[in-house]
Amino acid sequence: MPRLILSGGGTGGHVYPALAVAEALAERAHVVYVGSVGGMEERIVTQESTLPFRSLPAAAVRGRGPVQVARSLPILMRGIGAALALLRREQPAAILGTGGYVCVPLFVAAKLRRVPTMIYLPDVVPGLAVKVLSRIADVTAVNVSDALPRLGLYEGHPRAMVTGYPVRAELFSTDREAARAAFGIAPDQLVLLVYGGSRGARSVNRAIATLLPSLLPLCTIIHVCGREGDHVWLEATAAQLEPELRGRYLLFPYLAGGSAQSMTAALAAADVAVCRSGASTLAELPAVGLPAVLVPYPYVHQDENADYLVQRGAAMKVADHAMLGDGDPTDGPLAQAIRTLLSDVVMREQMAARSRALARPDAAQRLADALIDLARSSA
Ligand SMILES: CC(=O)N[C@H]1[C@@H](OP(=O)(O)OP(=O)(O)OC[C@H]2O[C@@H](n3ccc(=O)[nH]c3=O)[C@H](O)[C@@H]2O)O[C@H](CO)[C@@H](O)[C@@H]1O
Repeated sequence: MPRLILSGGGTGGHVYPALAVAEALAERAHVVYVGSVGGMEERIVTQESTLPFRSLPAAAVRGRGPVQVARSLPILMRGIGAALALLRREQPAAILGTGGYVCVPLFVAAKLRRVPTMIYLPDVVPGLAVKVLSRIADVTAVNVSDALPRLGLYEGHPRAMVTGYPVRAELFSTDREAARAAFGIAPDQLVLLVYGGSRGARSVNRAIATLLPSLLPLCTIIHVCGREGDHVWLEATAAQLEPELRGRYLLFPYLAGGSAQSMTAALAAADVAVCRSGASTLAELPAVGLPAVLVPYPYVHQDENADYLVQRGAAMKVADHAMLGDGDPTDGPLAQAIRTLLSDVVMREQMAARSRALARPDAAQRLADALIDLARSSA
């Protein structure tokens, strides 16, 4: 069995795709996960998988000015030194990176030791780290072909692959009724799932808090608010609701994999989602055919992810600054979009079907196969 390294970090969006590939590699390879010291990946990998976790120091290079680069250089050099030692110990036959700064020292060390590498880009628009890594890597795999020209590549290029986004296999098999039962939700209830990516989204949390009294008479809400402290004030807001409405509001800071109340179960239980448009939404919403109102995070390239789904009739989009509108928030763009989807079953079913058509259930397997091929090429 080949020894392989999977690596990605910083946010959940760089970790879960790697775990889906690890699942597809089961029994075919010995896999080790490499993340940064104290990063979000350490908690997710150690708590939600059985993969051995190894850490590296990784500098986030913010800005391109000479001062920022100079400040990051010593940490990068230390990271490369640690990565060289790690490669000597682990002797991997190939490496897959799913993004985040931790991949930079690892890929540089891999280049020096001639270990073949593959970088995976889940988003439509690449960030700085992926652009750099794509130049170092032997293979660049992307979720959607629209991303290739932004990396100076094209479909059919010998170093490029379009694979789709690897999601946990259970997303394609989770039973809706069982998922609802896990949250104590009756089969006939309409369910709205609200989440803001792996870290939560404060502006979405605030908007939903404002709309709770007008939305809860229409549906049960599963609200995953993130671990950044919003849970406390949202609990206090919910405590002011009438008891009947309070009972329909299910609030969680985070839904970890492996438990009955997981993100997978929440996605399977829902009729409509309100969420950011991180790369995972390009695949997780289609996997379960979940109609969504997307609210892109304004400071990264989430608009392009949202547009990909909106242009294909699989979602609606509301701008972050426009969620509540200028007048009565219960008549604002977000409330209107949610009400439309909750009340119009035909529109919901059409959107669900268009979303499902975008699913790529073989993505994890394709990446796993490509990584095994890459490992063989170095043998
Ligand atoms: C603010 C920011 O920079 N966001 C970026 C980050 O988002 P982020 O880390 O939020 O990434 P995604 O939205 O792509 O993925 C989040 C993942 O976390 C899972 N999940 C989330 C909440 C929870 O309680 N439990 C759980 O399991 C989701 O099911 C999903 O699999 O990385 C993505 C992938 O490069 C980018 O597209 C986003 O633009």
